[in-house]
Amino acid sequence: MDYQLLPLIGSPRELRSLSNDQLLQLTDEIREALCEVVSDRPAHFASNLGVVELCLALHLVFDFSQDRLIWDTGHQIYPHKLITGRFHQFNTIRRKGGLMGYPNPQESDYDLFMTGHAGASVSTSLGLKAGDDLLRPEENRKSVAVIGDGALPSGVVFEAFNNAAGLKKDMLVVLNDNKMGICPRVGGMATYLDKARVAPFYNGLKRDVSWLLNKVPLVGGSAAEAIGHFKDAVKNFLHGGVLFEELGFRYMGPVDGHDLFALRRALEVVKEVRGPVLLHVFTEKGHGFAPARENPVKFHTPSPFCRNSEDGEVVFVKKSSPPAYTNVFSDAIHKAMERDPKVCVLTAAMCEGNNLGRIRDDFPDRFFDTGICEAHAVAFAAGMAKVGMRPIVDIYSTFLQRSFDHIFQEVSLQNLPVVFCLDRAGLVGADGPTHHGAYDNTYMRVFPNIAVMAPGDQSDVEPMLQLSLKHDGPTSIRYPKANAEVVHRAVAPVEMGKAEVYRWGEDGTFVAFGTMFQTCVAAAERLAKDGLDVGVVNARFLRPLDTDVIFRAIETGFVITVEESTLVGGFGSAVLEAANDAGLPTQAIRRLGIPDRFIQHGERAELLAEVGLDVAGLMSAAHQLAQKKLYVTE
Ligand SMILES: Cc1ncc(C[n+]2csc(CCOP(=O)(O)OP(=O)(O)O)c2C)c(N)n1
Ligand SMILES: CC(=O)[C@@H](O)[C@H](O)COP(=O)(O)O
Ligand SMILES: [Mg+2]
Repeated sequence: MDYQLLPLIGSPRELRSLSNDQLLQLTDEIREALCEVVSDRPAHFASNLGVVELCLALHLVFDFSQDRLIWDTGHQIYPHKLITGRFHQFNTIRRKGGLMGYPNPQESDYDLFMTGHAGASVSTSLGLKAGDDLLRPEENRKSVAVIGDGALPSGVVFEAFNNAAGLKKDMLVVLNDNKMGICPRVGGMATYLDKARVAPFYNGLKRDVSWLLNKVPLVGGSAAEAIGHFKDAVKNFLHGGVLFEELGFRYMGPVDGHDLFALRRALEVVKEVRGPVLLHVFTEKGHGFAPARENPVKFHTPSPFCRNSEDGEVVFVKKSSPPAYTNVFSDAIHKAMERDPKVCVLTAAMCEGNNLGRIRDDFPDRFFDTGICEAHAVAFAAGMAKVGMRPIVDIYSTFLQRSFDHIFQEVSLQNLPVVFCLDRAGLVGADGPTHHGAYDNTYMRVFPNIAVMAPGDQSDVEPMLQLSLKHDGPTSIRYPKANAEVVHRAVAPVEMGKAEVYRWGEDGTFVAFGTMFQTCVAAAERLAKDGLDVGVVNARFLRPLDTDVIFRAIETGFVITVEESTLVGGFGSAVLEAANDAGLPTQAIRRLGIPDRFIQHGERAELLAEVGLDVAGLMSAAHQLAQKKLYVTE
């Protein structure tokens, strides 16, 4: 496309010199820029299409070089990037070294926090406001959080509402209500917001801004009409904001989120209001691109596609590959649910990502979507386990971090048989540091009672899940965002706390925890050609650790532990601790894993190579250790 306006928008201030027609043209150019990028690589799409007008309206009304803006989660940040000086780099988004797919303060002062996890926006906005009021009260900086209806039910949001109402801070929460999370939203809040859809416009601000109301016509007509609607709403007690008003917020809405000028007027009104305000905006996920509007689930993060200019259809560019671990797990869970009516599965709004659609349809009574409420999901699973169910919490490693204390208190301390299936454990690729599942080896191994496992390959998955579902206590199984490969061998049975010896070598041993097993086997094969005989162990368990096998490995010369997780306190650390506790020498033990820094975004393979978790990295570590001959058996 020949972009006429976008290249000229170096900062949001320049929006103010555009005519209304030009602003509308800009919405088209932004949507075209989104289509171009997303047709070329997987990226967040439908959510971004839906906030184009909202983004422009916010930047027209506020000055976010001074005022504060937080986009909850951050996956809908692309239009904001395009108008805050990043249009010319936009085609690098989600590529290594390029723009991040989430807010990134290193890219722009307009991005305040690097985020990617849902739910913290109201808290951070409130904190920004409270801090600004203390440090620079004369500037009266505004604070705005934009939160989606999917993120809204996160518990922390209500903690922030409660706090904001108590503090009576001037802050604005914009509720971007598109009836969707990644999948259609669920739960009581979803029902409540559905009701608000049929409620009339309500302006809970009229006490403060009646003068402004008389000047600024609001959505759907004049101030008089709005007040008329208000009376009706009160009469029927039906307006969509009762809940928020009861919580201590002023409520205004709903406003059509694709009517740029109505949005601008509404924001001009709420900008002047004292105390916490919620502006309810209706948007459409995928707005402006028919295939995404019709199927926002598929177009949340679509695979690369071509646009067929003749009929407007899209054609996905597909690559054939072995099944992803996600699919192998969802099949194994499905089988377990067929076998045992006590097995149930929980997801925190990631039905699509965890590929649980078939389970949801086949076992609707035993499928629980909690919404984006990971902490609740874990405590909820504990309750089910307590009364005899066998709950599986199917969750991304990075999002389970939200539940840390519930893993401790409700699960581990009670020794309840909850199974955690930790998807996306390891480097996830283009989502980057907010989403890498880099910490679960560390945070799962600290609590007593939990058996911490990782399949070496696809063959380990089903037996590991079966073992977990029979185990009398909590278990966790981690697996990466990767194709599920098979390491050809006579697979040893999966037994609690037992490693599988793939083969012993004369010079040293790779001990892999998880799917790095395959990389270790490949590296050992290549090392053999260099004259080094390195064995491979598929550890399978981090806790309990198979010390018999590990200590035997130490005797082979050197041990290289390999894990796709942080080196801080992970599998390698467990091996070092065990060896040291047993009085064994540790100087010939090397740990490979994710270094103690945040890994940026890029292709998964690029990132694995960057941190030395590829065949070349493993070989280099083995050669170094072999040369040093650090371990002397006599
Ligand atoms: C803590 C956490 N859990 C899960 C996710 C995965 N996730 C990303 S976007 C999303 C849906 C968000 O819905 P909503 O806030 O309504 O935004 P929309 O995509 O509809 O614009 C989910 C579940 C996440 N980013 N953070
Ligand atoms: C914004 C967000 O958190 C999700 O959309 C995430 O990007 C999904 O990751 P996958 O693409 O790995 O399912
Ligand atoms: Mg939504």
